[in-house]
Amino acid sequence: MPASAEAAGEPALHLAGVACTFISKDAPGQRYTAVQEVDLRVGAGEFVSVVGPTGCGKSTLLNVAAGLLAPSLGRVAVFGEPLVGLNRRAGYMFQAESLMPWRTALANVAAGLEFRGMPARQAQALAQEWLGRVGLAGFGNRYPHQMSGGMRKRASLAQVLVLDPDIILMDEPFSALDIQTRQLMENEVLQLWQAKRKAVLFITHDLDEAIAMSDRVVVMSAGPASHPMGEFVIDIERPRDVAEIKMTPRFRELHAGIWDVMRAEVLKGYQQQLQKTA
Ligand SMILES: Nc1ncnc2c1ncn2[C@@H]1O[C@H](COP(=O)(O)OP(=O)(O)OP(=O)(O)O)[C@@H](O)[C@H]1O
Repeated sequence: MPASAEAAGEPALHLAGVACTFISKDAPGQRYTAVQEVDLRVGAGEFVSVVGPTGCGKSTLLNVAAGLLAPSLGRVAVFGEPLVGLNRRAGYMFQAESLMPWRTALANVAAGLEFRGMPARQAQALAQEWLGRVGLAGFGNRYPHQMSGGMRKRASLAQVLVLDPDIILMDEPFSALDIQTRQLMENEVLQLWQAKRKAVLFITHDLDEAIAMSDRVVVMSAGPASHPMGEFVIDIERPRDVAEIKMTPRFRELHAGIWDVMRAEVLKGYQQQLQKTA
């Protein structure tokens, strides 16, 4: 991080007055404003989750933060600098598989470093170190089809973290995993995050997951023109065990408070989905 941005206390990521309008998928020729008047900050070292009804624009916001989508209105700043093109300070982990099937786990993790010009031997040593950190030390020679879903997620995580991004963008990274594997992965992400304290913007459908992982949870309204309608500080101490903290009174209290704000929006979002499919 540039010392000046750090000194000035600039957020790692700041979406200011962002709106995204698309050509409607449902009514060709018409426009659909997915998000509007979104102001979202993620501080350096802060873990922020965005939750909201299906289709409210969570992935759209992540794409804007990644620089994959330019907003129709508003600004994006990264450590105080306007974002132009791809966000090179950020690493992304999406729902979909990101591993190249023709490369081994080690070669997949090393790929990003090699693309950046690191000599192969050095890249592989660093990749091996990261495979170890995500619990895949002995699996570097496996191809993606030879690994379980959980192992592939671990390799994807190593693929992102090996590049040492200042900002990590995650879009429902564990939604395809069974609940036990998911909890293991969530705890591992928290341990890795605790050690390095990067800024994280985490998108999830799952309110339990959002509360368990985050410093702050932002609730989006149902679309169109979705926007943040509530923001909750998660004042549960760290380190956390995601399974254990769900039993605590404070977790349940926070959950009840956030769900109170979310419930009506989730119902609206669900009704909209039903109308689309009718
Ligand atoms: N490129 C696009 N063209 C047209 N419409 C789009 C485009 N991208 C997103 N949308 C629309 O914008 C809205 C928000 O989509 P987005 O995927 O961001 O929502 P989401 O909250 O991530 O959804 P989910 O929770 O179901 O994953 C949806 O109605 C979607 O159909």
